[in-house]
Amino acid sequence: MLENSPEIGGQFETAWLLKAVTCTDLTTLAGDDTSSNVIRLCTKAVNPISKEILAKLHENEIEKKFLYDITTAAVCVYPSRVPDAVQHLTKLNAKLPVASVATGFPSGQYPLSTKLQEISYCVSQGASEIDVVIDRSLVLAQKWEQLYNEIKQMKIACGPAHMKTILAVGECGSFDNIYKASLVAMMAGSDFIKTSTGKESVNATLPVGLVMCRAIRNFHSMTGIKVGLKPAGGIRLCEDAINWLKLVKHELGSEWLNPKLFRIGASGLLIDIEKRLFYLANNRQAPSYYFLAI
Ligand SMILES: O=C[C@H](O)COP(=O)(O)O
Repeated sequence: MLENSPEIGGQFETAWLLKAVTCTDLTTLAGDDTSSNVIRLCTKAVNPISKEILAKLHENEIEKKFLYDITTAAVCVYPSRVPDAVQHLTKLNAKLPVASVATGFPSGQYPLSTKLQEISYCVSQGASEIDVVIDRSLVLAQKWEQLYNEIKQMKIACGPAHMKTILAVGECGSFDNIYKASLVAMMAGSDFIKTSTGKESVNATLPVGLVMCRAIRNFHSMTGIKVGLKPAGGIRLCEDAINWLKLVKHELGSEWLNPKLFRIGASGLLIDIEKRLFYLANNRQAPSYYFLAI
């Protein structure tokens, strides 16, 4: 059990890092995003590990099997960039979902009507996952019913698209508020709850992750419904990814450690994972066949 824990330097570190890659929503959310950098992002999402590292990992027959189809979980972009991502992924013949942020990202300080129009636009352009952001003023004023109604309408606007609800925890005021906002978001039909936009001064932190995991666990035991967790914002190092995997495994169980129930939203994490995999592939101590079991 112990050796099956995600650890840097642990026996199965390679496997856990590969797991982190498959759970990553590879993200670009910059004011100067263009179709060119979205095309590059999609190409990277489909081929997240460089040929040089793959060649090394391919030396192990079991790794080879798992590496054949490895991609990130999704790409995540602004609404105006959704068509670029959809077209390029189609060209690459990749089944990767396109996630779009919406609802006045990152502040959420827009009328509900325009937020709903944004969602409809993203879905019409081919986004199959919508990362909506809540209006933090409703949390700070404890207007839980209004928050519920807004999220519920967003969920309806998403139609068949999966909805991840960003709480922007750094602006929610207290752990108590984060716990309540998590429950309200789940009650209103969110498929995932997500920590942050990446634009707040405090983004994904482990104490907040613990509160959100507890809310997910309690909601599951009350309703039988499994809601996913997406930490996002400032997750840049292998250590960060491993810590989140560890938290989710400990609090929610291995069942949650797959892209259907766990995502890491990150723009720069893959660079560090690739660096570390390069090191591990060249200084191999253990096979990563434990990927089978995690
Ligand atoms: O939703 C994803 C976040 O915006 C990514 O934040 P990051 O650029 O700090 O990784």
